[in-house]
Amino acid sequence: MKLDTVQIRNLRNLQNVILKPSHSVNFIIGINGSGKSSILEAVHYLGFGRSFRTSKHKHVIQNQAESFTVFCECTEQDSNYRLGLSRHIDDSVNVSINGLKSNKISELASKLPVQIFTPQSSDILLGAPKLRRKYLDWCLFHVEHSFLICSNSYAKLLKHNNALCRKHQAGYADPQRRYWSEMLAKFANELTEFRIQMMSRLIPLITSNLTHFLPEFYVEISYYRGWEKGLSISEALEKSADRDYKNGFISVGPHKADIRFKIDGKPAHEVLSRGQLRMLVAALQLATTQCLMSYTEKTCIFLLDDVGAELDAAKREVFIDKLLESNTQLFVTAIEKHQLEFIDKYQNKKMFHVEHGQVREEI
Ligand SMILES: Nc1ncnc2c1ncn2[C@@H]1O[C@H](COP(=O)(O)OP(=O)(O)OP(=O)(O)O)[C@@H](O)[C@H]1O
Repeated sequence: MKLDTVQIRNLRNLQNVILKPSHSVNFIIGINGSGKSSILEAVHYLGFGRSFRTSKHKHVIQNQAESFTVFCECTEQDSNYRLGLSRHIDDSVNVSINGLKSNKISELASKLPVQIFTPQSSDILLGAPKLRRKYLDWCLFHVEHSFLICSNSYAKLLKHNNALCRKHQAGYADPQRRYWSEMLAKFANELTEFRIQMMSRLIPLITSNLTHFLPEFYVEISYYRGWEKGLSISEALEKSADRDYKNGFISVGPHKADIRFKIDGKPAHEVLSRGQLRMLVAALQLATTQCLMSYTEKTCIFLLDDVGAELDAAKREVFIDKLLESNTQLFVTAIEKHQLEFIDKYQNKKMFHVEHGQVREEI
């Protein structure tokens, strides 16, 4: 999907901004607090229904306003779409897709694959396994139509099984409990199958990207399913049943899965510098855009916030080059133009200057 027009109203310091971005690369320049990241935040809302900076939507609404709206016109293949989202001070949300109202953010998100890279993106490697599962599941959401149904079914069954664990009166051998455990195992297998298949697509892409981004290291990438090697999920559930009953929750399954990165047998985050970690994240995120391009008709919108932070000029350039090769529409923010001294070579770029929430396109 390529954005043709983006209109933002009452979002932080952006009162009424209209942007006609390039389908290729867009540079957004402005001093601290001018509103650059807020433009990315607006596009992020279209792709996720939420901010990448806060979970409190009302903090994003401009002071004294009742709601904010982000609207875009976009093109995929030869089809045009009009997509919009507004968030209100009472926390309600309105989504519109080609003029039809909906309250399903997933419908909007499925149209607009948005990826963001910020100075905080290294959290995917430093933070909890949940962040790495999210990374993988985002690709599956966009590539495999039936993935969302499978992952929602698993989540519901997990909740139900956890509730049964907490009800100590139903012992593990209880037929009702057995039935729900078998259902959980069925969806656990399906979900794991999806993820393993996606990992087998992503690993070669990530590894190839790393030859450009971190040529001095060999990073070993593996997927942990969420339960002991050599056991089926049913066996693992049975083995942990006594403990799970005591604790009141299911401790094995795809909700415990993780992606592991090792260098010389050590966790990658204990070996790499902060800048190198960011390059590993860059390789991961680039792989998702390449995966979308290879396995779907979709293309990504990529938001690169504060490109100068912790990436040297050569790395900035190679990252942008590679993203553009995967037919991504790119939005890059920087405080000063000199952080982007290599950009003259890009054809079809656009440059926007932001000052106090006003956006001016450089002609
Ligand atoms: N709810 C709000 N209403 C109005 N203005 C807001 C609101 N929330 C934040 N702001 C202001 O909007 C601006 C948003 O700045 P933003 O984070 O987009 O800046 P930036 O150009 O990315 O800066 P930096 O380079 O420092 O990251 C800031 O000046 C901030 O004080």
